Amino acid sequence: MTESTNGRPPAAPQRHRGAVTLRRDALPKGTADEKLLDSEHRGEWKTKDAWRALRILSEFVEGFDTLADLPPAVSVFGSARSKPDSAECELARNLGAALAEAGYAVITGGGPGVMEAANQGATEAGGMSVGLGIELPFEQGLNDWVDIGIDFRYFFVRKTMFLKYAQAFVVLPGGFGTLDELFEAITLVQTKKVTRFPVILMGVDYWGGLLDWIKGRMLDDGKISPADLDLMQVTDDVAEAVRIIKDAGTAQESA
Ligand SMILES: C/C(=C\CNc1ncnc2c1ncn2[C@@H]1O[C@H](COP(=O)(O)O)[C@@H](O)[C@H]1O)CO
Repeated sequence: MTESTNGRPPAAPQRHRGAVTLRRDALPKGTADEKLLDSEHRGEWKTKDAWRALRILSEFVEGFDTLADLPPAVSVFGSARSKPDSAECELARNLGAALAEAGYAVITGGGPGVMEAANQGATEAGGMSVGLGIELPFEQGLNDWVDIGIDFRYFFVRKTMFLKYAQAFVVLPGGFGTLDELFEAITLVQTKKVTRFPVILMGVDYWGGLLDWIKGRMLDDGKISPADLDLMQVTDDVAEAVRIIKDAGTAQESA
């Protein structure tokens, strides 16, 4: 039983799944991604995965339908844990604003930290601010600077949207989630699944060690080609990042 406070139930943790809101005893034990991927749920695979495929399809439909009319857009990635007063959040706000002023919508993961800062910069500059959230084991909700928000259950559906509706990726300092997004993008450019797609790293100092390892070890070992080093560009200069994105767009138009 749930006790009431002044005739209202006490605040309860909640989770959103598409149009559905779940609270209290109705809170699910895991996430949709976990049920699909974790072998602990193998027992359900025979009975439930065929239905899951329809849910996955409906997420694609929702994403395609909502995002098809976006203006040219740039996806911005970075740590969910950065504090609002950190250098990377300051950079993300400036970047969001500069992209909006250049006419680009800004797409982020819709979460806190660098994502929120980029959304804030874009919204404050009068641009379109998009958040593609993901269901997590704890309720989080989209940050308040998001104008168009979609909450995805499936990581891989969401990742398709980041790429399909953006002309470029800008990657600020972050952890595993950010690295995953970075390396997926450069793999897709390397294998020519997407063309003329700038991938810009911002935070020269932060990314320095990784880039040194890529040059000193990956390249030396022959795991990548010298030309692959050009798949990423590194700068701390917001204006330069925007120029790289614009130039790639111009080249695409005249191709
Ligand atoms: C850790 C906390 C909240 C996590 N919330 C997220 N919401 C939306 N998107 C997220 C979240 N966490 C990771 N992502 C995605 O990965 C990138 C950041 O991951 P990192 O490991 O923090 O670098 C980001 O670009 C998102 O797309 C509680 O504060």
